[in-house]
Amino acid sequence: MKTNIKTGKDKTLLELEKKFTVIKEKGHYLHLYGPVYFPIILNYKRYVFNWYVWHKSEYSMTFQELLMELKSHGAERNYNSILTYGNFQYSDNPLVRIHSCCFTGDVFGSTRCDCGPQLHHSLGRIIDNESGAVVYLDNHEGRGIGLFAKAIANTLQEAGYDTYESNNILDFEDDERSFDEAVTILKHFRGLRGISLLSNNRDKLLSLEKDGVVVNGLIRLCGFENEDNKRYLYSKQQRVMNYI
Ligand SMILES: Nc1nc2c(ncn2[C@@H]2O[C@H](COP(=O)(O)OP(=O)(O)OP(=O)(O)O)[C@@H](O)[C@H]2O)c(=O)[nH]1
Repeated sequence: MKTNIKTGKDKTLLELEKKFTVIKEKGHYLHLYGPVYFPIILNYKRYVFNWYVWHKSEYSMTFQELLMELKSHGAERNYNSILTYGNFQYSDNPLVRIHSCCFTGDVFGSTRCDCGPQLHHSLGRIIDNESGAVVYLDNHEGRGIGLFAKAIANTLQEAGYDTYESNNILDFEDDERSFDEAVTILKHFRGLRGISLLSNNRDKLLSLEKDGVVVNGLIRLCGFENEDNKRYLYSKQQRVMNYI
């Protein structure tokens, strides 16, 4: 039997709708769906996470309205995710990695940056800690300049410019990212219960704290230097004031 998205009367849809939440924050709405059972393989072992995905919009939608929007424009949009592990909501000090999308490093294993190893190392740390989450921000690609501009920026780096100068030549700021959505999601799950952040970037911690996320500590993610990313990491240390 075909499900009826328009009326939402179908039993299957009503079941799915139980996983749907609308979060209002600062004049926009995050439409959150999950948990979705999410097994991964890390270092040859299998672990089970919970995956949630969200869609940001200026207006609030019902589940049925969202499904219709997905049907017409779903593949064109960016969606961000949170992968939670253990009792993320209530455990004492979960580890959190807020990871900006890096298609080249995370998916293809590019060694131009340290993003891929940071992501996999974070998953391992979270598993060892028995609780935590990776917030994966798909709309942060290339520190917020997008994949196409990042490809051009990479070419500029071949010509001798550093990662920030390359952004600036293309008329972007050094860093175009906003952490607002990560803040909303972390507050949704954790409220005022603290987390520890896996990052070398103290500015990230400050962005979270400024908007009310309680951060108990910053845990460095280093040791991923190689021949290809040496200059990229050096530029970050020089240019990001709060890089630790
Ligand atoms: N514009 C640009 N972005 C890059 C480049 N290499 C990696 N990125 C992006 O940089 C972002 C990661 O930011 P980083 O500055 O490496 O690290 P961070 O998130 O500020 O700090 P950490 O938490 O310590 O990783 C991802 O979105 C990557 O896609 C590059 O050469 N140019």
